[in-house]
Amino acid sequence: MLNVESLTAGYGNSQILFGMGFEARQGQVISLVGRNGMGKTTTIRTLMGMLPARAGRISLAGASLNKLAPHAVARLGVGLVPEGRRIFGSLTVQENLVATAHGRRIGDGENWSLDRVYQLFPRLQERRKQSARTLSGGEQQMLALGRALMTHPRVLVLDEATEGLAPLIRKEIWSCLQALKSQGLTILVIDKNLTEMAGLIDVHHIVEKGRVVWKGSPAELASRPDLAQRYLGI
Ligand SMILES: Nc1ncnc2c1ncn2[C@@H]1O[C@H](COP(=O)(O)OP(=O)(O)OP(=O)(O)O)[C@@H](O)[C@H]1O
Repeated sequence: MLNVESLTAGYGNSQILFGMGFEARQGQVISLVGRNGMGKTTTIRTLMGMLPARAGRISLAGASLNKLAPHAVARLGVGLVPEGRRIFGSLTVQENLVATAHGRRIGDGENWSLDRVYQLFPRLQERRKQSARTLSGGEQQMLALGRALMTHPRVLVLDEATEGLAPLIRKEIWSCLQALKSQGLTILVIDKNLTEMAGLIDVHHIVEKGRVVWKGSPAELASRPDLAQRYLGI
């Protein structure tokens, strides 16, 4: 479904990605994990067309995403829940959800509607007329997720979606992602909570200095404390 191969990118003179590569097959949930500053967010920015790829290939269901602008990448079916959420604080919950909605689904993306998002997050429905800035951190994160779903994604990308949230709220986010997975959605997660996401992830990818240095299942990673110590600082 999503293929990233030999990707090189950076900012000005500083190269950050050195041959980044991974694959998420249809319905899989994969992760990028690694210490701060290793290039995970830069990978997402390049994938979304916010930063140009200097070399390498990015494709979604066989279609190249290289050189596409962010709105075109979103239109093709990559739904981003960005680091820091980036919701519109002065708009209501419902206005946030419809602001980025696409009129129709693309390719084999699932169709999402306000009703379906509210079914997944009843709390957003209760607060649909409130301005988004009055939501709790967890509710804002749900809103960011709902907003990404309103673009009918074929692949959902979450950059640090549970950062700064209380354990109970994190649990809610994980179980929501589990529900989306069981509906067949392909998901790419960047997160630090390895233990919490173990039941969700099919393949972990450890990122070190702009490329993947190891990949495997949560069980394989759990059996390699040396990897966690060397690359994750755990
Ligand atoms: N706009 C920018 N201009 C210059 N350098 C940047 C910019 N954004 C990020 N960097 C640098 O790129 C490197 C990789 O950052 P990136 O955010 O991709 O890492 P990360 O693995 O996502 O880590 P984190 O968890 O801290 O976000 C870091 O050294 C960072 O300082």
